[in-house]
Amino acid sequence: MIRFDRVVIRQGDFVLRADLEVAGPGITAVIGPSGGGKSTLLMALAGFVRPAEGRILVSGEDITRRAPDRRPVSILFQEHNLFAHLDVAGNVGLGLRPSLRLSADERAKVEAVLERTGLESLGARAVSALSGGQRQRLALARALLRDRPVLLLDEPFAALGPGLKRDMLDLLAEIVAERRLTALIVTHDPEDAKRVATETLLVADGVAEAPRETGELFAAPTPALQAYLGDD
Ligand SMILES: Nc1ncnc2c1ncn2[C@@H]1O[C@H](COP(=O)(O)OP(=O)(O)OP(=O)(O)O)[C@@H](O)[C@H]1O
Repeated sequence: MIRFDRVVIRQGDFVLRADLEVAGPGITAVIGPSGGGKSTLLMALAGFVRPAEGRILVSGEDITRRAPDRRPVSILFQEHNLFAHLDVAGNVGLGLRPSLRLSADERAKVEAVLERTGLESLGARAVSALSGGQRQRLALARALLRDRPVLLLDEPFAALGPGLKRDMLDLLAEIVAERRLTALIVTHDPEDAKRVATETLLVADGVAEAPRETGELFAAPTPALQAYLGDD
């Protein structure tokens, strides 16, 4: 459902090439060395970086020139821009309406995603009084509220301890399956890919490779993947 059609992205001296398809729905892990271009690939899909060449299609539709907020995409970053002066429900509601004057229907949507992410009892809690894991869940709740078919996650759980990270990955996998989302998750940990990603794609040496089934990829790594895993 996501297609990078002979895409070339330039950022200063850096060039990234992508000619690949992510079938979806499901989770695809994006791995590769630091500075290889993983974030750049996601930013191009989200519309914050404009390719110099090629086209990006989602469900057959060319979105290459579409503004970020009109793309079928929601994003979750590691630094997730929560608003400290708003409570939990306010931070989620902001995703629907910046004025926060929500209709009854919109309020119900906010409550539904808070419940789905296990934050239903914390709606009135200040963001500053949340734990790291609760903040991550809040950021996930806000991304889900946008209800777009493509979910992009750029190292979302890197700062969490191993147990909490596993919980978040499992929650993500459940939600992606329920909503039949196509999720791309950037991670530095091959174990994350093995845990939740049906497919994995490697971004290295200025090339985003086509995704492969995760188990197969790690069982028979390409030279580029071997180099990455060896360096790690
Ligand atoms: N605005 C910019 N102008 C020029 N070069 C940039 C810009 N943004 C990123 N780059 C360069 O593009 C390359 C790819 O960066 P990117 O952030 O996509 O890598 P990454 O694989 O996500 O790395 P990391 O794992 O360290 O987050 C890097 O060499 C980076 O320095």
